[in-house]
Amino acid sequence: NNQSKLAINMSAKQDYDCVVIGAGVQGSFTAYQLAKHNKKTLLLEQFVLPHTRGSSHGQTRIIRRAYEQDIYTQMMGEGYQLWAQLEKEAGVTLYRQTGLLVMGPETSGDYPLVKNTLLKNKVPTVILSRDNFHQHIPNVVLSEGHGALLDVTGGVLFADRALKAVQDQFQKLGGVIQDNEKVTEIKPGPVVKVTTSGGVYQARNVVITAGPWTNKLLAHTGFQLPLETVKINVCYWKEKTPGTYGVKQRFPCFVVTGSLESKEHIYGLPSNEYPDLVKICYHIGSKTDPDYRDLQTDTSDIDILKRYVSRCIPGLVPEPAVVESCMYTLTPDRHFVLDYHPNYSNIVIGAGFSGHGFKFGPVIGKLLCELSLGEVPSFDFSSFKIRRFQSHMKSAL
Ligand SMILES: Cc1cc2nc3c(=O)[nH]c(=O)nc-3n(C[C@H](O)[C@H](O)[C@H](O)COP(=O)(O)OP(=O)(O)OC[C@H]3O[C@@H](n4cnc5c(N)ncnc54)[C@H](O)[C@@H]3O)c2cc1C
Ligand SMILES: O=C(O)[C@@H]1CCCCN1
Repeated sequence: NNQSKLAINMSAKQDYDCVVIGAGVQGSFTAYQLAKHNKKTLLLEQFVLPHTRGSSHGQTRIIRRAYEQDIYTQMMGEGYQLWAQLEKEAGVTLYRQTGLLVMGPETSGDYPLVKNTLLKNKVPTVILSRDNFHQHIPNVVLSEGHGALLDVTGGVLFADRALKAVQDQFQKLGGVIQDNEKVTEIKPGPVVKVTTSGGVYQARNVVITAGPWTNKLLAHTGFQLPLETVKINVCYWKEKTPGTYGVKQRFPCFVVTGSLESKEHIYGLPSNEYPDLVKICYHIGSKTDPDYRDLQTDTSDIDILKRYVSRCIPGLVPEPAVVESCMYTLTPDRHFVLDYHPNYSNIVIGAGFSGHGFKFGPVIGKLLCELSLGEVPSFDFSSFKIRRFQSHMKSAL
């Protein structure tokens, strides 16, 4: 009798309206939104939280409205509001406005597209001329033929702090986080059975937000997306004179856009997290398996960065002082995947954030929640649907 009571308790404890797999930025915001909608929600994470083995760790990320495509600029309109809402609810500062400096070949590649999107969407923008560039941005050399502008709304998001804030809010709303529990099996059906290293859970709805591990999880459902995981060397460069490129000195975040001729794709954030160290990275990484990330030891990106730093950021020592690791999960077109599983409408997938998804966390969480609840999404997500990959897709079985 006692045993059957225990069994009933166990099964009651393990039934949820929704199970979200992966507690990175996207899963955490999705779970938070589901809990806000009074859904009994479980957020599963394979590692002990917080951890540094996925894509959402580290102290800072860029937030911006400067994009080549309208859709992202427009999504960030709501994005800023939702970040501010979380700041208010959690009583913490998550965003610091620094502006985002965009530099790149003036008439080719992404720079003219970004400029056009900002102006068209009436985002506060300052176009810098070659003559006044130095006055606004001392200690940076604008490359020959490059244009420069400031997306005034750009800035820094405090990433680790944001993750903790959203997970705390989720728990305050009654949500359950089980970390150190790796999902080892997903059995689709009207009620989905999710098996982990720690137990078995059942839910009417599942959301998969597993970052670089997405295809490993989707394999349990007989489906694969065209995703590639790459490792990024996160490099920090020492200021020759402390404070030259500091967040307190209002040095902006910056992006160097590429073109067919110049493949620079470099970005940076002002010194902030580590005293006197400026984060500057290369946007293109080398293929890796997320379970063996540290075995990827390609450092050709660091050579490109060294050359760039010595040429264009003369106030930094052109040798990284700290190198950390992070991963991108790339789609072929670098746009996100936000959609239903093609074979199971009660499984929703959020993946392929292609190295630019953090700032959208609150918006993506809202959309994945809406999809999971079967509600009409609050923005047009047609650009993010899986069917655009028809020719790339293959069955996992
Ligand atoms: C170096 C770098 C710089 C970046 N800069 C910016 C930036 O400036 N601005 C910006 O907006 N974005 C930026 N990004 C991108 C952004 O950080 C990512 O798009 C975002 O963090 C992706 O979040 P995610 O939740 O999809 O993935 P993740 O954070 O990887 O989360 C997935 C989670 O799922 C868990 N998981 C996987 N498999 C299982 C399983 N079987 N069972 C249980 N749990 C599982 C993982 O452990 C992980 O915690 C950057 C990324 C990197 C790497
Ligand atoms: O998402 C971002 O804003 C940055 C831009 C530069 C590359 C890394 N991601």
